[in-house]
Amino acid sequence: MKNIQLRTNIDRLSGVISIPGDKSISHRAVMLGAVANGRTVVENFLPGDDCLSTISCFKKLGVSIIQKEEFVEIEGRGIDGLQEPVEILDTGNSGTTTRLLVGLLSGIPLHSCVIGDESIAKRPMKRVTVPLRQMGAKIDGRENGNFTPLAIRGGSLTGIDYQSPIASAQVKSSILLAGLHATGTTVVTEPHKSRDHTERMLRAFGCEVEEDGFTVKIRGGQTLKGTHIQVPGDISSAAFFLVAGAIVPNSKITLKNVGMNPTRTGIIDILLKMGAKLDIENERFVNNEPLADLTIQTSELTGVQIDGKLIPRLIDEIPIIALLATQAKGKTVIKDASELKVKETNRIETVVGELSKLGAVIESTDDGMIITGQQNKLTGGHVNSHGDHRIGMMLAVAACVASGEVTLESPESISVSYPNFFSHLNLLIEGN
Ligand SMILES: O=C(O)C1=C[C@@H](OP(=O)(O)O)[C@@H](O)[C@H](O)C1
Ligand SMILES: C=C(OP(=O)(O)O)C(=O)O
Repeated sequence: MKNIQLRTNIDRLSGVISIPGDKSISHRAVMLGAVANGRTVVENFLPGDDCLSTISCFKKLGVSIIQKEEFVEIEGRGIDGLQEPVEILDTGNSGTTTRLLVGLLSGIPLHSCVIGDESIAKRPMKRVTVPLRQMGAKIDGRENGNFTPLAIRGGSLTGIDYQSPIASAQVKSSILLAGLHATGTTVVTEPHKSRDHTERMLRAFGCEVEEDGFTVKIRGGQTLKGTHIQVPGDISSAAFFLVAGAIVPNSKITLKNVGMNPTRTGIIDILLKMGAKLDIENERFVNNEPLADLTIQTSELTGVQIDGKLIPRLIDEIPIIALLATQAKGKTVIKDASELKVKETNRIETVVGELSKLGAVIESTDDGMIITGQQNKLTGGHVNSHGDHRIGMMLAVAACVASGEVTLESPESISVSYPNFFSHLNLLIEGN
C-alpha cells in the first residue's frame, strides 16, 4: 500500500467503540476446535491477517472451517484426525501461529513443512524446537532448527518437565499442545506467569489442566469436546485507544467488551499508576475469560518505572506505552524487556527510531528504553511501520498529538491485528 497522510493535531476524541476479538484467543479457538470432537462455533473471531493465516494452515490439514459474518464454524477432526498436508503451511507474519502449530504438529504422526514471511524467518524458533525435541519430535530447520522453514515429522512424544528460561505464552502453549499427544504428563514452569489463554481454553474444551504458581501440567491422551467460544475484545488493540483517550485533549471514550484477563492487564495498572482517569464497568465472565467496558478521559500523567514480572503482562503494549510516556511529566524507564527485540521488528529500535523522528525524547537501552516526557505536541515527520502492526498503530495515535504533517509508510501491516483500526479512529475523531 502507498504511504498515507495521518490525521494530526486532533482537538478531541469522543464516542463508543466495540473492540474486535482477541488475537491470542482467536488463534487458540481455531487450533483447539480443529482437534476437538464435534463442531466448534467461534463468535467475535478476529479477522486479522494473523488469525486468517491460522485458518488457512488448518484448512491445509484437512479441517473444514467456514467463516461467516457473525461467526466461524470449525468441524473438529478429533485428536488424531488431522491430514498430512500436501502444501507448505504458511504462517504469514504470525509468531503465535508458527510456534503453537509446530508444537501441535510435533505430536501427530504426519510430515509437514512450516514457513512464514521475512519477519518470521528472523524470529527464534529454538525456544520451541529445543523442548519439543526433548519430547521426541523430529524437527529440522535453518541453523539447527532455530529458523523457518521448519520440517516436522511428528509422533511418539513423551512428557517432559520443562523449566522455560523465558516467560512466553507461545513457548508454554507449544509444549502444552505437544503434551496433549505425549505419553505421561507434560509440565512447564516459567520465571513469571505469561498469558494463560491456552490453559483457560483447554478447560473450556473439557480438558484437565493443573496450575500451581508458574507451573502448568497437562496429562497426555485427553480428548477435547467441540464447544461455543465467544472471543473477548483484544486488550492489546484497546490499548491504542486507551492511550489516545488519555493524551488527546478534551477526550472521553468508551471501549466495550475488553478482555480483562489478569495476565494481560499490565496496561491498566500502568495507566492508573501514571494517573489516568479510567473507569472499569460492567465486569463479567465469558468462557472462563473476564471482560469489562472501559472509559478513559484526557489525563495529567506522570512517568513510571516498568520492569520485572509486569513485562509479560504488557509486552505487546510497550510501543504505545512509550508514546504515552512522551506526554507524561518526568521520566519513564522500561527495563527487562529484551523480548521486544524478537517481535515482528526489533521493537526497541523501531519505537525509539520512529518516535525520535516526531521529536520525542527517547533513548534505547540494552533491555528497554528511557523516555523523558515533554507534555507538548510532537512534531510532524515521515514515519514507517517497518511492517509491524503495533508500530503502525502507535504512530497513527502519535500523529493525533503531532502539530505538523505526518506521513506513514507501510500502513497495511495494521491489518495483522486490527483491520478496522482506521475506521474506529475516524469514528472517535468525528465523535460518534
Ligand atoms: O501466545 C500468544 O498468543 C502471544 C504471546 C506473546 O508472545 P511471547 O510468547 O513470545 O511472549 C505475545 O507477544 C504475542 O503477541 C501473542
Ligand atoms: C508479537 C506479536 O504477535 P506474534 O508473536 O504472534 O507475531 C504481536 O501481536 O504483537
